[in-house]
Amino acid sequence: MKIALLGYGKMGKTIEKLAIERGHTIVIKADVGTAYDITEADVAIDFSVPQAAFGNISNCLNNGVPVISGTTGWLEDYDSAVELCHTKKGAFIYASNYSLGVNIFFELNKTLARMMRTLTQYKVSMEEIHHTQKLDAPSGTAITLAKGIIEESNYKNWTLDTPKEDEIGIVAKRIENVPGTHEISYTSQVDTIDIKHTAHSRDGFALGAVIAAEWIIGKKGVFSMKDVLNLNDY
Ligand SMILES: NC(=O)C1=CN([C@@H]2O[C@H](COP(=O)(O)OP(=O)(O)OC[C@H]3O[C@@H](n4cnc5c(N)ncnc54)[C@H](OP(=O)(O)O)[C@@H]3O)[C@@H](O)[C@H]2O)C=CC1
Ligand SMILES: O=C(O)C1=N[C@H](C(=O)O)C[C@H](O)C1
Repeated sequence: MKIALLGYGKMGKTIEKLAIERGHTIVIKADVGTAYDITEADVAIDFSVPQAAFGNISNCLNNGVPVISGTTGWLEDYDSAVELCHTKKGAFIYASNYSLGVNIFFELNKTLARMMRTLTQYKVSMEEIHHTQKLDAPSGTAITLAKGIIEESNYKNWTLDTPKEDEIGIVAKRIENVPGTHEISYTSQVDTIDIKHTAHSRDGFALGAVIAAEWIIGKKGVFSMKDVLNLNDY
């Protein structure tokens, strides 16, 4: 498979290593200002920056190239990307987190939220920790986790400020070299229930993105990592 890497930073380079190990060829490595012809690729993998993601995705869809995006912080344009994908009969996946572990954690989070729904003595909170170069806060993963809780509970929103009664408070910490840690806590007066995912490196994110790129070839539509990993039955 010929892969275009749109964004050749920390993730782009990790994906390159794993993609080559799996027998693929990298035909485009694009950073800001790189000129390239996207039609040289069978599939594109975008891990760039929030202001570039929608342009990169649109370019792929307009040229019939399936696209996997892991860039976070651009979701105000997500619905437009979905519409463009349908109009162009293309193929597109966005996931805030491509690792198998986090996608299992997303399901665990929703199951726990469902169990806690009527237990109003518990208040939920979330903490995410990432490296100091991260541009967005809270992380895309934290936003997906918060949306999962909102789907299954009476919480209405998330906030980085002091939370109101119906809000999930998220604390975003930035610490040197942390690949990504997410913890959800339900605290009552007598105890606390914590669930936590800790990434030990970027390899899990990168492997998930390459698996998604392999999976999407020959498909048409907008998909998620639940489709790729076959987690729809949980
Ligand atoms: N979904 C997931 O599983 C994961 C998502 N992420 C997300 O992926 C994104 C990238 O993360 P990371 O690799 O750590 O970040 P980096 O800052 O290391 O890399 C981003 C790269 O994008 C490049 N870039 C800037 N503008 C463009 C453009 N117009 N087209 C193509 N590339 C461009 C930058 O180039 P330059 O330096 O020249 O500006 C840089 O090399 C972030 O949004 C992050 O949150 C990260 C890990 C996992
Ligand atoms: O920027 C990162 O590094 C990461 N970003 C993603 C996010 O915003 O959730 C995924 C992962 O946590 C690493």
